[in-house]
Amino acid sequence: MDQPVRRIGVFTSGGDAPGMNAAIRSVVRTCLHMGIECIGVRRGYHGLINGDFVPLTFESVSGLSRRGGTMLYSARSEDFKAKLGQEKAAATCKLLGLDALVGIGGDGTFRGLLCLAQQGLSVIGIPGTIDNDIACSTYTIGYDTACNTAVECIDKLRDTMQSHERCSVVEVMGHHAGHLALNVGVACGATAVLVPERTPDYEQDVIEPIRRARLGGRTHFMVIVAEGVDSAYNVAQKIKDATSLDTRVTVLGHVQRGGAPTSRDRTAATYMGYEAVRLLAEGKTCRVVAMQGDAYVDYDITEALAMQKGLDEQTYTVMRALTGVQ
Ligand SMILES: Nc1ncnc2c1ncn2[C@@H]1O[C@H](COP(=O)(O)OP(=O)(O)OP(=O)(O)O)[C@@H](O)[C@H]1O
Ligand SMILES: O=P(O)(O)OC[C@H]1O[C@](O)(CO)[C@@H](O)[C@@H]1O
Ligand SMILES: [Mg+2]
Repeated sequence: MDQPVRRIGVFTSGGDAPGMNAAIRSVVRTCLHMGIECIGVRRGYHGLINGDFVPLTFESVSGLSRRGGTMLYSARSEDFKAKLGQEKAAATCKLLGLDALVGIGGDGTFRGLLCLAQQGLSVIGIPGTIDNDIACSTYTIGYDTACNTAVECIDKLRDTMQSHERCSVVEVMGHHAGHLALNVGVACGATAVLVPERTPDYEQDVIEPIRRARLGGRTHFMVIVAEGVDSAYNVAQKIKDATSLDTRVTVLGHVQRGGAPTSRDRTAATYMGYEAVRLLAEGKTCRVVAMQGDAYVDYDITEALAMQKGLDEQTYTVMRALTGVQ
């Protein structure tokens, strides 16, 4: 970018995630600190196409860090996937005089940013998704809060499963990834955990751990299923057929996307918002802000999207050891 950035747009897109508000606040305040004007685009790419915007001030983002959801609303826009939608979005940016855009979302949102870059805009992505499925980043905004919410719910389920000596099958989100399920399973001491990255062997991965736990004296069981593996109802039926246990299914669903962000999410969001504006101010474009360990780094969006993220092997090994799976 030859000209200094004077006015940028910020938006949230895809599934919302706790901490998105903190990221918006950070982008706005960093912009103002650097002498850049910041416009909020509402409803993700849908709002870009339709010119749905709100000017953001220092005061308008006050108190936002602790709030769940996203004050800019989020959306999934099919229209934007077509060239016409992208051209309309670029026209909105031209009309509003936006030099650059910061998009907070997941991999789909980053693919959208690349399309806008092809329309001549400067773009930066901030990873915000409870799925933690952005390969270039060890962490995505919202993941910690979602893990904590799921663990809290499962702890409550465990109480009633214990009283009634039942087997609970809990489906957690994560789209095609098992990070959330694996971490939650370890944290709540699950009997078994199923993740999409490993094709399940039901006998070895679920039925045998239940049998071993029963032989050890346990009379209630907790099985965690990532939504990307199988329906929790199918898994529960398999368990019932093999063991005759009284099973109950809980699909945690969108509760995992709500709630006030944890300290970790507020902090990550705040740093990432700052980094995004710093990159733009330095004339950079087509970058994703990312975390590697405790460090904040950035990657080219195309390279970032080509990277693959596997499960954390250490966590998977620990899970297998603690559930007794060989
Ligand atoms: N290949 C693509 N080209 C252009 N735009 C895209 C593409 N993929 C996704 N988008 C846009 O980005 C939006 C958000 O993408 P998506 O629904 O995949 O969520 P995400 O950003 O990956 O977040 P999450 O997975 O956490 O819900 C889509 O609704 C669409 O408007
Ligand atoms: O909000 P929607 O469109 O039902 O999407 C649900 C999906 O979004 C996520 O919550 C975030 O990507 C996934 O875990 C889940 O599969
Ligand atoms: Mg995604």
